[in-house]
Amino acid sequence: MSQTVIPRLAIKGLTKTFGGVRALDSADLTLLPGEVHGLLGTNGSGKSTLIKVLSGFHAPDEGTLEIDGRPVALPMPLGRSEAHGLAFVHQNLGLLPEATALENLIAGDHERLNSWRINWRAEAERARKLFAEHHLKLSPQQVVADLSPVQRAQLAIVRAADRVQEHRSHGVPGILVLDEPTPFLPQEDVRELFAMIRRLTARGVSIIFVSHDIDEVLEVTDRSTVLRDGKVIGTYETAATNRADLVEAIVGRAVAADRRVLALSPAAPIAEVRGLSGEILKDVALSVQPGEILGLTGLIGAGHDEVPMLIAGARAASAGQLSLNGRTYDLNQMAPADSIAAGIALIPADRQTAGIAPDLSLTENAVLPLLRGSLAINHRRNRRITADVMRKFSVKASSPDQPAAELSGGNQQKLVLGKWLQLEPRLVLLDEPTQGIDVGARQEIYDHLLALCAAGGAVICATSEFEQLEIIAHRVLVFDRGRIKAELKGADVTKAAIAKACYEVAEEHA
Ligand SMILES: Nc1ncnc2c1ncn2[C@@H]1O[C@H](COP(=O)(O)OP(=O)(O)OP(=O)(O)O)[C@@H](O)[C@H]1O
Repeated sequence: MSQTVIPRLAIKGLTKTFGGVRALDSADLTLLPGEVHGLLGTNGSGKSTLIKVLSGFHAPDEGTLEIDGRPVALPMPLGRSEAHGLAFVHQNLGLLPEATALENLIAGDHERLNSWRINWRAEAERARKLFAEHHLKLSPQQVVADLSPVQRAQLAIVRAADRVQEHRSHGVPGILVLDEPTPFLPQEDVRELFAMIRRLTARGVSIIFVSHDIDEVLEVTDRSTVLRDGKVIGTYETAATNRADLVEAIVGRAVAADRRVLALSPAAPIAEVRGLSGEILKDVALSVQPGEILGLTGLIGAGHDEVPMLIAGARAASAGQLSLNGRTYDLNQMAPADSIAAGIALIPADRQTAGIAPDLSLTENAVLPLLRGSLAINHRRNRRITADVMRKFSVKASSPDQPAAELSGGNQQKLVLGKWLQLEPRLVLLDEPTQGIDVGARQEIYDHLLALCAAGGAVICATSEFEQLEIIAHRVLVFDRGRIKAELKGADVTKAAIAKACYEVAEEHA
């Protein structure tokens, strides 16, 4: 790095405490012009806190910020960050699903909304040019709910980039903060998104990229800063580092990503599903035996992610039967309470709306599945249960009374897993279980699943993360348009083979 380069953004000595928790501890970060800078760290290491200081959501206790060599006063007043050329794309993208791409572009754009009248025709023309400039194949009139997931992510990024275009800030390109923009996106779509990111950086835009996906970080970033317990462990040039070194910096120890499946001898199934149909699924049959981890995967819209919801009765199937422990259940009648009573646990993908009760404390969340109609509160028992869940699942929080909403995203996910797995279910249904979970904690989750299988339980895991399946799955079913199109077993369960099966089935329809 040349000594004369003025960083786009320089954070020095940033400290932020919440009660007794030091979320950021004298953290420094320097973002260079036109670079993609990874922001990495375990769950609860302080990434979101740093970003929220930049957006003005949190006031730091200490620390300074410079943008283009000029000091910027902290706390950043809410809504001011845009004027400093900063724009944010959060994981939920912040788009209005029922509105058009054009309406989304304009919503929240104070410069436009403050003019006395919106000239929709001119705005549509401007949007068309903007989309073309960013290679985004989209009409301004398309409704967001009808867009593919990658188009939505691209629209959110283009909107953010547009807000901080050169002419709007100080005549310099903007700074984009992308907070885990790629979960659930299949590889091909991630590539498309990365191409967009590279076109932006070629124009001088600087990007902070928050991610738990080390392969993606190695592919798209120029440098990365690793946080642990709020402290900066180091800043690494991507070209001079590798996966193992980054993982070690993040977790503090080496983490192997080797296949870890348990030996399995032939046995009768523990659960059998027949004739399962849902919104996408059509007449699917599958079974899983005790001790087995069965992976379900496919591209977006393939239907694999419907399976856990339908088996657990979280959504009604249009048809289908489940046989479990010698009993048969009609899946179009199955209610969540029936499936819990049958020894099934569902860990849904959408933890914010389906996994945790955000306003309840960690303790209340942990004991919820154990209530079973009893209203008597046994505080001592509840404290013990919560302490167990927190210890076994490494849930990091300042106290068991902390509202679940205040936990970091990954810690919320660990809480959801802990609260259900403590019931020692016979069949665990998972949908994207490691979303937002750091590389170290992933291994701990695998340990829990393997222990459950060793005790005779079984796991059905729907995910678009092929690597996770390579590590833990005995068998993988690849879905396409609601049907099972391929099955991979044993040594054939590799990341490459799963990707090949997914894209081959998709190409058959192209
Ligand atoms: N509003 C809050 N009140 C209390 N504690 C908080 C609050 N926000 C964050 N924390 C705590 O600060 C620490 C850092 O959390 P932060 O959300 O920054 O982590 P993160 O690195 O983004 O994690 P993840 O990868 O899980 O999203 C955690 O211990 C978290 O519980």
